[in-house]
Amino acid sequence: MSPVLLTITLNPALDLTGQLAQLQRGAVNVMTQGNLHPAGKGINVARVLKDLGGQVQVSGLLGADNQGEFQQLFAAEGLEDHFQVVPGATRINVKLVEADGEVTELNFPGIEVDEAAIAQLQQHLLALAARADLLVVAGSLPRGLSPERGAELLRALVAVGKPVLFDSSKAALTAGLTAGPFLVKPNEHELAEWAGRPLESRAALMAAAEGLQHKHGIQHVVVSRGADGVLWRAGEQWWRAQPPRMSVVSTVGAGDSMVAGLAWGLAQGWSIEQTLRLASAVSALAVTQVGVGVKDKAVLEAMLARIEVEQLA
Ligand SMILES: Nc1ncnc2c1ncn2[C@@H]1O[C@H](COP(=O)(O)OP(=O)(O)OP(=O)(O)O)[C@@H](O)[C@H]1O
Ligand SMILES: O=P(O)(O)OC[C@@]1(O)O[C@H](CO)[C@@H](O)[C@@H]1O
Repeated sequence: MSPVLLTITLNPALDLTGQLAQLQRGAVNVMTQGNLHPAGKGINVARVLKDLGGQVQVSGLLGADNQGEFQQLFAAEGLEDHFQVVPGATRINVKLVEADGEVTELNFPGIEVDEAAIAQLQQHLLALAARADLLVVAGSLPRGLSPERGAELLRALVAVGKPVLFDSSKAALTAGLTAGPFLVKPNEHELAEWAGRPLESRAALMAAAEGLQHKHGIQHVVVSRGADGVLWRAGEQWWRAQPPRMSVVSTVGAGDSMVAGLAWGLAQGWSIEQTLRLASAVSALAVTQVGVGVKDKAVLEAMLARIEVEQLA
């Protein structure tokens, strides 16, 4: 039986991705291509998990005014919809991709919730978590949900006893870490922000990740480094993976694809090596497209063979 995977997106987004030669600040910029699709970190993770073969439930908060676009995606992709609908519209996030691969992201604040909605969501999520095998909590928090309240919600989910994978940033990340999730995936900049100092070498990143692990009792700390691959502190071990050089269309969603690969491998009880290879392969493929997903298994197989994975001494 395939494990039941629950992804939670508290602040989803419609991603409006535009491509252009070079962004000119303060000028009229004419896009060469555009794409609008339902997204947000946990939803992106869910799409990849579904393509990998999972039984996937999606939950979190959705604005009533534009929920239809999300529901169409969930139906089309076979994602079990457990979102709680709240008044207002889910935000639109703008991603401007230049010809050299540089991405400028304009992420908006999104829906606003009150404590009654948060308390109702918490009960709903606890019931879903009890029936799931693994949880992914990913992305920022909507207005009205403070980092401290977000951490309280995460703590309640961790207490259910299922592995919780957590991916967030800024104050929501710092507060969420205190809940002691099973795995966190900061990118190198998020880790440096948490550490409060620049982390300019592999040794510095490793020291900070170990500091984070010990401070919060977190078993797995996965530090993603864009084209430079990933460092994974797994218990007392260190692993590293390097993807091949890719031709980049958009890097948006690469981190989410990595989280999906990690979730899939861990839910299947795979080794660190096998899990890391898959997570690196799906994330490397993510940069070759707008949006996420692994529709072509042959392409994934070929990419798996091109990922360098090693355990560090
Ligand atoms: N240019 C690239 N070439 C190959 N692989 C890449 C590239 N960029 C990202 N990846 C893969 O994706 C993983 C996650 O990327 P990154 O560290 O940028 O995550 P992130 O900042 O969380 O991403 P996101 O933009 O989705 O928030 C990397 O560890 C790597 O495996
Ligand atoms: O504001 P958050 O929740 O941190 O990030 C939201 C977001 O940038 O994350 C995804 C890519 O990782 C996008 O689909 C989405 O727009």
